[in-house]
Amino acid sequence: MTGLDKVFIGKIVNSLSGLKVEVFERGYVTVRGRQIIDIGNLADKCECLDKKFGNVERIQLKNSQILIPGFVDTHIHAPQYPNCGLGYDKTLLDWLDAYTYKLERVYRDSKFSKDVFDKVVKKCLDHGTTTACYYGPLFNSANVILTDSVEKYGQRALIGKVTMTQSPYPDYVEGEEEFMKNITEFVRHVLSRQNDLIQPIITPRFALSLNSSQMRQLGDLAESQNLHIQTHIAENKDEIRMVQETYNKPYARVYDDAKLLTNKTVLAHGIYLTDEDLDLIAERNTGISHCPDSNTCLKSGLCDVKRLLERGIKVGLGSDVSGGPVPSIRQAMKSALDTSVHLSFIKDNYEPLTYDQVFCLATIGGAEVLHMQEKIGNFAVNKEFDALIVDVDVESCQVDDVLDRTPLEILQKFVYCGDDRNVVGIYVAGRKKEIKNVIHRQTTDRYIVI
Ligand SMILES: O=c1[nH]c(=O)c2nc[nH]c2[nH]1
Ligand SMILES: [Zn+2]
Repeated sequence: MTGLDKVFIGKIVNSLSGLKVEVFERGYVTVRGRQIIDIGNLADKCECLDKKFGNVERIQLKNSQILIPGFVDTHIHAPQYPNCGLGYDKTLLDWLDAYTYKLERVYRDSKFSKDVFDKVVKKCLDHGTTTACYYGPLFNSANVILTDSVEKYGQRALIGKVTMTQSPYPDYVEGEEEFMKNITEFVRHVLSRQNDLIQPIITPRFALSLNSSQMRQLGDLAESQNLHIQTHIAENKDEIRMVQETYNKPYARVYDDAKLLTNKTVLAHGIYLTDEDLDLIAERNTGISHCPDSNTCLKSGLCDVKRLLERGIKVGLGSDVSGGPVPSIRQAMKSALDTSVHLSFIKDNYEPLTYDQVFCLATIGGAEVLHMQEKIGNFAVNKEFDALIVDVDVESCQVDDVLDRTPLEILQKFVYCGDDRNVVGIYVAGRKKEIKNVIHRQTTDRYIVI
């Protein structure tokens, strides 16, 4: 092993594809530069660490800590961050008109853009999102500022300048002649940075923001450069009715006819997809971003994730700020569990999602949805080390425990009782992010209940 290696030793919870979780009570992950080179369990308590790891830098976790893969937020609107918590007395289409477009128009102002984007990227990382799939605003200049913020804080991200030629605000749309020029330039800009943590993503807002020929031009651009794509689908009943009236075909077909359904496409929401839509989405190997907070706040509905999973569709979690109130995938895990429990009240013989399943959706599931599963999403040899250290024994946090806990118990407490204060270590591509003040406390006495 080289001097650049480091090894994390302690309790580890890992996610595997197939919604399975792997637990290491006395585990280790060895990292060289950006990459994971080994993962396993120490043989026994007496195993000599000096002999096993030599003089490699050792990061020994406390008993109250676990090491987990970094979270993937598959759907977040960076420019909507100042609106978190606002307007949830409205439903989607009224909320877009009254709150969302009105705010997003302001990103012509570069100082405002920088202030907001620095805040949202930092907060998102603080909550443990090592990879984010951002919707940006309309204006190229503001998207460049968003890209600056992501680069400054070292987050892994897909950045999508939103494309829309229709909205109720005449000063918040692009013209027929300019929308392709704008997106082509932005894609070129992001690629020219040659930062392999950051990629552009083609972002038609939704089927009511563009016509079919414009969506097809975006589909052609994505195809010609093998780009990622994101959009919204089947979120709200009024939206679905309008899409049907406008296009007179199934919602997924509208996108597929524009070449927008690929294995690198993320569809946000998908609450009301029909069986026919799901067949097409599964055939294209397109992923769905489940956004349970936003689905509740905007009263859109209950998304049945198990129905999607049973059809073999890739599913990840999205905070959907500001349809959702916090840029937190921990919160999305809790809300995904809540939604699933609510579904079990109204569906016969419905088994709600488990902790293990939502943890997988938050990590490896998100990576699959973003088509990054070869690089990130869990701890596996040769993948990049994106990771979090979660601690349930930090000063003034909601988890105030006195018992000795297993790795899975720590994870469960974090999901239900934790917040960003419990995320005490954040690593992207092997590098520690020094972005937050963690107030550690003297380790409290731990008791064991038998
Ligand atoms: O939750 C949502 N947020 C948005 O900004 C949006 N735009 C179209 N459809 C949308 N749904
Ligand atoms: Zn959204």
